[in-house]
Amino acid sequence: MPDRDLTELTIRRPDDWHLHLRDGAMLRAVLPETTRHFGRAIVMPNLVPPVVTARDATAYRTRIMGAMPADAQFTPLMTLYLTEDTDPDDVARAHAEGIATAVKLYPAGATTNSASGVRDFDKVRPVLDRMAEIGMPLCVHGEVTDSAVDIFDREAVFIDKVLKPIRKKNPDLRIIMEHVTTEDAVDYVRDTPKNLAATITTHHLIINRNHILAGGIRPHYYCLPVAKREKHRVALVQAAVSGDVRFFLGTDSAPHTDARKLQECGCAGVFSAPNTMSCLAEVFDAAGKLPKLEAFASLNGPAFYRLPPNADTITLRKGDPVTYPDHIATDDGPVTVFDPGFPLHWRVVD
Ligand SMILES: NC(=O)N[C@@H](CC(=O)O)C(=O)O
Ligand SMILES: [Zn+2]
Ligand SMILES: [Zn+2]
Repeated sequence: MPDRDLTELTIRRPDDWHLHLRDGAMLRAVLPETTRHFGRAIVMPNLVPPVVTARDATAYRTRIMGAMPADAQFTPLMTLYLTEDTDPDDVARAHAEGIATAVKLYPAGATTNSASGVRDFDKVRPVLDRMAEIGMPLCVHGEVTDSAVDIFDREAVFIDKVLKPIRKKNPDLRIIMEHVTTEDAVDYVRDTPKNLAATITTHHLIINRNHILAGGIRPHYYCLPVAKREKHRVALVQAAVSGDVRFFLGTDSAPHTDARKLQECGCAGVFSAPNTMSCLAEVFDAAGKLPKLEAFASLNGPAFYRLPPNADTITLRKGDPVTYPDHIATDDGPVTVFDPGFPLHWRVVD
């Protein structure tokens, strides 16, 4: 029987295996929201221009360290943005020297700032081969970009048309399918015993497509991959709370100013860094699976990335509803915080 009376939970400090920190004023504003609870994060490289080379990653890491709150004990894990011109030697050097932890594959045009992504997957074959050789993981935005494919089907089609062929040609390549949103992806990852894992976001455990579209359009819930129907959300929750080592947290916290979200063509991204741990505890508690939160948020990710879990812990306590700001201020304008749509009773205590 799950322990429904649990009101306190101590877990290893969590990590975020998929995070957008941006740059400049936005970086300074959002970084403390992640360093407050998280030990490490895989930092996405989709800046403009993107973080492509070892040299770019070193410079970006320096800017992140320069924005770090004074008391933070946080390690950014850098990624390189895979382009058709990426040099395998540069990638291998970045990995060997600890500059980059993973490489990120964006199909060209799939999401925010992905114009420099890959069109012809054969062109990046030498990079992928080298990564398999050295054991460097590939993070994948798993959606096809073909305008003829319905946006709600783009993840499932990606699995068949792109991911399976890549895995067939290169079974030794270690791949993380980022921000999975479908039962299809959950099943595929679950049925694959080796070299494949998936991250799941906080918001995809909570919203389905009705939250975006029913009773009015809610731009702050619009992200990519777009949230799917309820049965898919349920499959994601089951995967997350299962303890299966192949599923772990990647918040995909992706801040955009309200001005950029609330326009005629609003951009994709949900900003969940400030309240993610409270949201997750609520989801795991509702499922009667609180003890599995540690595997999802703190253990499975490091295991796949072949890193030790964080040495210290955080404690969550259940009580009166938590208050959190509905937006944070940045020098570029306000950024709205993810609204789970229900009260949060779990808070991280010191
Ligand atoms: N998830 C999103 O909706 N947006 C991300 C890009 C991404 O992770 O695909 C962003 O950079 O804003
Ligand atoms: Zn993505
Ligand atoms: Zn992302």
